[in-house]
Amino acid sequence: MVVKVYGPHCASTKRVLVCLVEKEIEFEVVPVDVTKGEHKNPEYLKLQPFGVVPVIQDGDYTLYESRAIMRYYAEKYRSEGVELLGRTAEERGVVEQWLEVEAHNFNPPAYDLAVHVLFGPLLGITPDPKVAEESEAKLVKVLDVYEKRLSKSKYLGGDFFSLADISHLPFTDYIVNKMNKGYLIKDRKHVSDWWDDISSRPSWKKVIELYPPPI
Ligand SMILES: N[C@@H](CCC(=O)N[C@@H](CS(=O)(=O)O)C(=O)NCC(=O)O)C(=O)O
Repeated sequence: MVVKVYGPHCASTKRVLVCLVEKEIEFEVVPVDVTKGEHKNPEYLKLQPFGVVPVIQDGDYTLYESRAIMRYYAEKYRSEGVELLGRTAEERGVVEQWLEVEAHNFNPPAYDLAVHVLFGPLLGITPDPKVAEESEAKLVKVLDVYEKRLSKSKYLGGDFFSLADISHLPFTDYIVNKMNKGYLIKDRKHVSDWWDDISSRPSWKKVIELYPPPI
């Protein structure tokens, strides 16, 4: 059974798609046009009651929350494709730590910045420059911590590429390539080297080429 991934053009969905490509798992996509509110229609809400993308259907197994979906496939297909969870419990712990850091420290300001600089109007949200400014200030503090971590470790989880790195790809791409705020990444040497490394992976290049963002 080929897994169906809903909402491929959106940022959070790209975490899932990159994970599937790295694990060499076959998938098909189901477009969901968030600019037309397709993620809020009754049929979609039956799959994802919070009305956001992504959600996956793998036979009669349905799952939402991009990071949970990544963990599921990284675990289920551990012996296939690239190892994305670390090789020991200790390595797994550090990968999980940086997945949580991404979800709770990086993503909230990065998402708010994207909404108030880039795609808010597509979602019916009026951009607020003050929120954008506050979000950028929060990101500066977060990225200073990343700079210290990446001065000691090639990747966030350790000396290996992992889910923790994948999780950062979509919104860091927005920061660097869509919001004209690349200085947030490029002005930090180790963060910049890390970004250059992970964004040059064939899996990311394939996903961003096949499913460009709606803006
Ligand atoms: N925690 C969720 C967040 C999903 C999410 O916010 N998706 C956005 C798209 S994107 O910002 O990730 O590109 C969405 O559906 N937004 C539509 C809306 O908020 O109405 C996950 O990681 O899956």
